[in-house]
Amino acid sequence: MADVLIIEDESIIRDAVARYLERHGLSVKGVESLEAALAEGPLGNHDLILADMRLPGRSGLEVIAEAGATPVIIMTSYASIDSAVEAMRKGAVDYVAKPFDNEELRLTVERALREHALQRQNAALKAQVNADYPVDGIVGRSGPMKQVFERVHRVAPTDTTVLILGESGTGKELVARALHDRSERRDGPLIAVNCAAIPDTLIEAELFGHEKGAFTGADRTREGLIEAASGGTLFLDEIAELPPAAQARLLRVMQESEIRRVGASQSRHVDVRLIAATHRDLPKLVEAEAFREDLYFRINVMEIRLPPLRNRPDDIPELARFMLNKACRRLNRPAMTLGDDALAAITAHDWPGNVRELENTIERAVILADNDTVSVEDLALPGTSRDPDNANADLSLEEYFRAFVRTHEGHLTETELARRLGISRKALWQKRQRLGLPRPRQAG
Ligand SMILES: Nc1ncnc2c1ncn2[C@@H]1O[C@H](COP(=O)(O)OP(=O)(O)OP(=O)(O)O)[C@@H](O)[C@H]1O
Repeated sequence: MADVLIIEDESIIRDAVARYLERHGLSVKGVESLEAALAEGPLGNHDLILADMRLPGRSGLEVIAEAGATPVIIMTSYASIDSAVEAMRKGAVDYVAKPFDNEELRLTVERALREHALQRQNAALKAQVNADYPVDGIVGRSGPMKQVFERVHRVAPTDTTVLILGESGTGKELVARALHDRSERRDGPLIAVNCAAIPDTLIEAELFGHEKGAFTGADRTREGLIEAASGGTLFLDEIAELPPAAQARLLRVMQESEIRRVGASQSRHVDVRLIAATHRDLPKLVEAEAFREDLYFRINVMEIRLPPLRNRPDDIPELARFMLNKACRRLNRPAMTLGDDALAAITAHDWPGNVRELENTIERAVILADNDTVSVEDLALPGTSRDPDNANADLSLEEYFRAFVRTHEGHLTETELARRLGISRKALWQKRQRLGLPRPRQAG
């Protein structure tokens, strides 16, 4: 039974409210002042507090300050919106204006209790997830992952630029999100941009914004993604794919904390923390003059290296179970288990596409499985499938993709190529990574 504390100096109101709420199944205690309430113990011991805005010598606002996580509803005898607004600003969850309708009061109390219970449940779930996985839902207990978690803990609260390195699908974006969530900027936006997925011709306008008329088709002034991230974090995935002009602009933003939209004459102040990621060897690109050295030094302040799955086989069984639960939840299926043969095959497989590939394989297996145990056949892993035709079919699809891309990449844009293949630009880019078909770099 929820426990409600009423702090109200007018005994007639206090008793009437207490009796009414008790009749509706709540356990209620009434006191006449904040002092009397505190004499009984901390206010946080209660599930909800109903407090008068004007208490003897005190303000209801002091109750809010004492209540900690317990929700406070303010009762105000002047239906003056000012004091109610002030109370809400100070953290009251709601207010009721006296004289109030009993039914309305009850509904307000019940809603506040419900929301508080939900918040507590969420906090408990989050604590559970954090206890299971040291960093916000990132699975891994192997030595290399422990080092990653240690770095994340250390670096997240600072405002330092972070460079996340790792093969495709190793969890770079997940780490970027964890860094944001554990930083002072967590209430600000996190804007994630995959530089490889935006056509070169659009990337500057997308990132830096543009003025009306800056180029053909710019029919209005638009804020860019960097400005949208102001007050928060900008995650630039695949930063090595940024064309040279955008690299130069980004460097200026980082040096001066100022951004100039394409076509603008004035700069604007921006306050973003940059987290960058790439699967490429940046020093090599710097050597080949494909990536600016000064920008490399700017972004490489703190490095987090994500190990590929093949270097942490100990994590594979736990990751596989995690992905299985995730897929069942997403696909609305009752919980399933992994058969011993499936687990053995998963552990033995090489996973060139890392965790993303493991996740996709398991999701497909959940769809294909016809009972609640995923078998090795359901996984349809190349080389382990007991149906050789299946493996061949997969192979020929890949061969087709390879041939199509190689034949057309010279004369089609990436957007057009993706459209002709019936997939998104990001999917095309990911498939290129997986099959080792990097996009030819464009001149200039
Ligand atoms: N350690 C992990 N624990 C749980 N899930 C993970 C882990 N690593 C990756 N994942 C999941 O795998 C998928 C791919 O991860 P993510 O997008 O972060 O990889 P990435 O390195 O950014 O890939 P890319 O460079 O190809 O964009 C996501 O669904 C992510 O949630």
